[in-house]
Amino acid sequence: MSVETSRKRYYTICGQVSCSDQNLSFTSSGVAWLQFARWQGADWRAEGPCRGTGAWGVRGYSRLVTVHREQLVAQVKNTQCILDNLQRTGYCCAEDAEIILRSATKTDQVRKILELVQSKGQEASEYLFYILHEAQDVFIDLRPWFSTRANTGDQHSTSLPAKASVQKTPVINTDPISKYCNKLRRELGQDTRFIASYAQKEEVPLEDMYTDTQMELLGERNESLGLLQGLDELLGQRGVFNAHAETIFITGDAGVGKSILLQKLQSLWARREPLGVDAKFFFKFRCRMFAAFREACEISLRDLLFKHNCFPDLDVDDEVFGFILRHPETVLFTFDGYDEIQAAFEPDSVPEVVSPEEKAHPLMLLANLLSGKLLAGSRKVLTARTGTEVQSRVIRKRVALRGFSPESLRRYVALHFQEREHRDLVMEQLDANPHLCSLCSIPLFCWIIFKSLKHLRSMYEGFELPDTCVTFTSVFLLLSEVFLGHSSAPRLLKRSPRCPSDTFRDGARVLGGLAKLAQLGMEKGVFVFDQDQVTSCGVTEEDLQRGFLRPVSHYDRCGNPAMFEFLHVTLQSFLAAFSLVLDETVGPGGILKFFTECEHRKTPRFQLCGPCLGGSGPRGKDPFQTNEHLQFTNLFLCGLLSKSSAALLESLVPPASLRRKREALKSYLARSVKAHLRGLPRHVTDSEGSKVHVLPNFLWMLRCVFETRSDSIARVTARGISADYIKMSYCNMSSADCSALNFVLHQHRRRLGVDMDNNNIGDYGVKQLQLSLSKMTVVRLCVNQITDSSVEVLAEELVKHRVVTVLG
Ligand SMILES: Nc1ncnc2c1ncn2[C@@H]1O[C@H](COP(=O)(O)OP(=O)(O)OP(=O)(O)O)[C@@H](O)[C@H]1O
Repeated sequence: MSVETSRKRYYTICGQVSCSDQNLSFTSSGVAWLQFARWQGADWRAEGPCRGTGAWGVRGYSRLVTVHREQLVAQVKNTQCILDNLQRTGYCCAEDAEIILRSATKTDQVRKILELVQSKGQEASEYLFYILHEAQDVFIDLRPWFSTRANTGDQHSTSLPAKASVQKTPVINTDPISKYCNKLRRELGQDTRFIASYAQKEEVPLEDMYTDTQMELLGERNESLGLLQGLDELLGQRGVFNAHAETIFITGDAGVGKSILLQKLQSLWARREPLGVDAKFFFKFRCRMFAAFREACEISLRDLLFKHNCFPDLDVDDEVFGFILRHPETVLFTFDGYDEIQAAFEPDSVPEVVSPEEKAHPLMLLANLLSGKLLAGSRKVLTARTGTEVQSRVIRKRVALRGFSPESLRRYVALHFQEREHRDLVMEQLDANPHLCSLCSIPLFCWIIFKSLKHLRSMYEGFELPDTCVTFTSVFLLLSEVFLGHSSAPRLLKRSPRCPSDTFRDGARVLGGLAKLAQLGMEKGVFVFDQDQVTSCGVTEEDLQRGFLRPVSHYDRCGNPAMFEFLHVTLQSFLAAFSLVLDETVGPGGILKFFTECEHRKTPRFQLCGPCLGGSGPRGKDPFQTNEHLQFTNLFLCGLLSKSSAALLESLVPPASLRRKREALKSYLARSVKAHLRGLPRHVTDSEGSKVHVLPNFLWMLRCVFETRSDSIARVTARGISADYIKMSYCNMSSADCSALNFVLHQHRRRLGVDMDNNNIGDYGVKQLQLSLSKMTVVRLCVNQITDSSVEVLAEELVKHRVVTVLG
């Protein structure tokens, strides 16, 4: 029913309405109030309002107080808001309020309030109901009662005198819960205004740069259910496969935008924009915080929410926490980066924390929150890198982030390059280079590339991105060059020509310090550093301004000193690899420490969490097993020790040392690639010959080989794929991985079938595979975000070579 219709109907029913149309402002809650008022008005024989005279006896609203006294006493939890409003409107005085508040229990206070309003008359009683109705957030327990009354009201409605005087006196919400919600919104609004990973000096508002990324809905068995159309669908019902579970699980590769997506959700909530769910409280956490506590540390749920998130001011009666416990469904949590603490979870022997008062290690609280054992009914959104396992029974629905679509990438280019001339130039370069587009479909890499391009173009005449293959390492080298080139005095003249070796040599001390810090962190699994750790690595106050590190807010509100983290974990991985190359005390064997660490199962730090979580299964002795920050370090090591980085590195490290380290890496890679490929499951079929089914970590191997840019290692790898058919479905292969596959297949002598179903190859990936299509007898590319433009590429190539017998 529209507001206008209900307003008319109200006038028809209540013939005696005395106020004018203009005097009443009808909100939707106002209409609900009228329905309620109409219901109760059946018994109201009004003779004229008289504020505070007590002339109404026990009829109408006064009678309602008597009849529903028990319910009101039980369900009204906040007395301060009622007294504040009664006092403001003159229905009670300060002394009345003081006497009422002196009663020891809340229920006694409510009883006294009921007596007071009854003694003041009909209008005071009506105003009491008006407060209870209008301050919906405060008296949430009464909502069902109000709606029942309003519904039954249709049958009983008779005449109701206008009580415009009551409605004209607005209700002011003074309760601690609403104040806390406002504080939460305010803080979250402030925290989410800028994109967090930008250096302090160049904060960019989220709203200026946020660009939609592709969100793919996955089923229980990770099968694709199509793309989500918007953020409101993320928290909605679509794709829920386990209605009993409460956690929405979002996965995605490093830098694909998981944290930014959560930041966008938080920012929408802070601005009261629709989210697809009704959440009164929003608590955001980063998972790494939970592992940062000492092993013996124990805290309660209350501390977790209030001390480590947002503190409720002036809540003497602990109403906020009480409300949260009574209405967990009004709470939304986001936990970002579960992959960073996964190693700390041991699937077995986990004590349960079901009491909100019980103290436990924060990791244990997290596990119990996610599984719904603690604060059952609350909603949770958990993010993690692709490949992180969480048992299906705690997952409500699954979403995989797939990065920028080609259209989003265009929008992002336009946001970065406001000048048309620059924009067109960048688009031209992207259109000509599908591998660059693949890297740019990952927002983090896109940001680094665009930032470096902008900066270096402002410094050097005619700077262009390299035409030849851009690797992950070259992207991070560009970023480091930009940061190391940051100087306090702006350059007036463009320096020409550009010489990266000079920039790195000038910045060798800074780089050395930061690289050491990164490596120490990597060795201990530490991503957040205190001032002492930073200083002990020789990183000065001035170095902190360069952009590699940023201060971490929010970790500690108890006056503890500032903490720092690297701009992104992948940057820490890159610098850790740099440290292994730079440090002459690390011998050729020593550079392999993270490869070997990946080979061995890590002992969890805490043997306490997650009967519900974990589920990653036993880890073998494969150096390409998932452990992403270490995998990235290995990948960057391959890139830094590649021939293409030699010229730059030789300005920092003695060439002989570099050569020894390169040889050690190459022989290790050749050995372990062979072992890895030998260990893959294979079987022989009549139709397709011998078939090998690769595992997702096969991609890490391909990426490392690609990063070395070494033909000899690519040859060893190609020889190792001795099968006729290679099955790479469900490996989370991205478009950038197609360049790596291409690099290896280039060295493959024989033809083979390649099944790449159910990955994230996209149109950019297909373009990169173009060169290898002449070697493929079977090409399977189902469920890969491929559009008609790829079909054209495929058709052209297949007609040209005529070797494909099966196209999926
Ligand atoms: N939707 C987006 N719009 C614009 N920029 C984005 C978007 N998503 C990510 N970015 C850029 O990429 C950077 C990295 O994103 P983010 O930290 O969210 O990645 P992530 O998936 O959480 O990575 P990780 O798994 O490594 O923590 C951001 O700091 C931002 O610059």
